[in-house]
Amino acid sequence: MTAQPLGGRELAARIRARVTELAGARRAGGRAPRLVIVTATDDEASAWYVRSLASAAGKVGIDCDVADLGPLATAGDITARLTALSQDDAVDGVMLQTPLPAGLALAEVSGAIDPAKDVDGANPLSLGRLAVGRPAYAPATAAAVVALLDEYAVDLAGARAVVVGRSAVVGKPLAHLLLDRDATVTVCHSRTRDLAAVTSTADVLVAAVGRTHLITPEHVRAGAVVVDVGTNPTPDGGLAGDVDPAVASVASALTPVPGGVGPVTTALLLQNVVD
Ligand SMILES: NC(=O)C1=CN([C@@H]2O[C@H](COP(=O)(O)OP(=O)(O)OC[C@H]3O[C@@H](n4cnc5c(N)ncnc54)[C@H](OP(=O)(O)O)[C@@H]3O)[C@@H](O)[C@H]2O)C=CC1
Ligand SMILES: Nc1nc(=O)c2c([nH]1)NC[C@@H]1CN(c3ccc(C(=O)N[C@@H](CCC(=O)O)C(=O)O)cc3)C=[N+]21
Repeated sequence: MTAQPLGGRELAARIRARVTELAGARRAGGRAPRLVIVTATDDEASAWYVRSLASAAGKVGIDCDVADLGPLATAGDITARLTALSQDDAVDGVMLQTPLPAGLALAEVSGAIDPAKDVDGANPLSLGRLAVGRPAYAPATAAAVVALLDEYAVDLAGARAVVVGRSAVVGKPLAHLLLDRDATVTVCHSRTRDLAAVTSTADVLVAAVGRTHLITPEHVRAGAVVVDVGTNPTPDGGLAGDVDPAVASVASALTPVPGGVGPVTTALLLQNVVD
């Protein structure tokens, strides 16, 4: 078997086309939508995303600023900036990049993002609403995984879904989105015993770990649908997923990296800004 590639570029282009129209209408009506990305890390994957998001925003007609507070920023520095942006009437969307400076948890500072401007769903209030099935803005990556599965008509109702990774940005919110779609959800993490035994039960397996090629064929049930969220920089300047390409010989469908979840994430984040 060789897995069907579940590419995200076409879906992303369709979403961006809609966003471009909406942003154009707002611009014509007086002011273009404005996104501010706050970053406090020198993580490479994060820096790449910031540049790529800023460039994608420009192309769809969203004004975008980057507030780089540097990897030494304190919780106080970050909350002060998030609070100021939340109060600024010229700003529609505020996004805080992860990872944060060592020792700082997202939930410690993301409460300072006004839920009305919380375009990556990071505020504990936004996450709480997601957990009770009344989402405001869902984290773009988690939403992108479900959008991609919908795009390829993967049936989630009653399916056994296993998510590897429990971050507040991907794994946890995704577990809630999948539950809302009536999947039976298991979440794995670094303390999970016998990871392969758990992941092998999945009809739909999602890897959001940040470890190059952690998921090998022995982790995957024959015919499973596999979604690779990982975007790990390689020494040669490329990008590798969390899923070993050899999984394509076992899975029925697999998202590519690059060109899978990533482009959809960016498009949905921009959609949240115009919304
Ligand atoms: N394509 C896209 O749109 C996006 C891609 N990403 C990428 O996805 C990846 C994950 O991102 P993010 O969630 O922010 O990462 P985090 O580092 O915040 O979380 C990683 C999770 O993986 C778990 N984990 C680590 N090692 C193992 C292991 N050996 N076995 C099982 N679980 C493990 C951790 O467990 P524990 O909690 O126990 O530490 C943690 O829950 C990264 O590569 C990131 O760049 C992220 C966002 C968007
Ligand atoms: N609060 C927060 N939310 C995030 O969503 C978030 C974050 N912090 N921190 C950093 C990670 C990383 N991330 C990526 C998103 C898209 C691509 C993407 O579009 N990648 C292209 C790669 C293109 C290439 O380099 O060749 C692709 O997959 O096709 C990559 C990485 C979001 N993140």
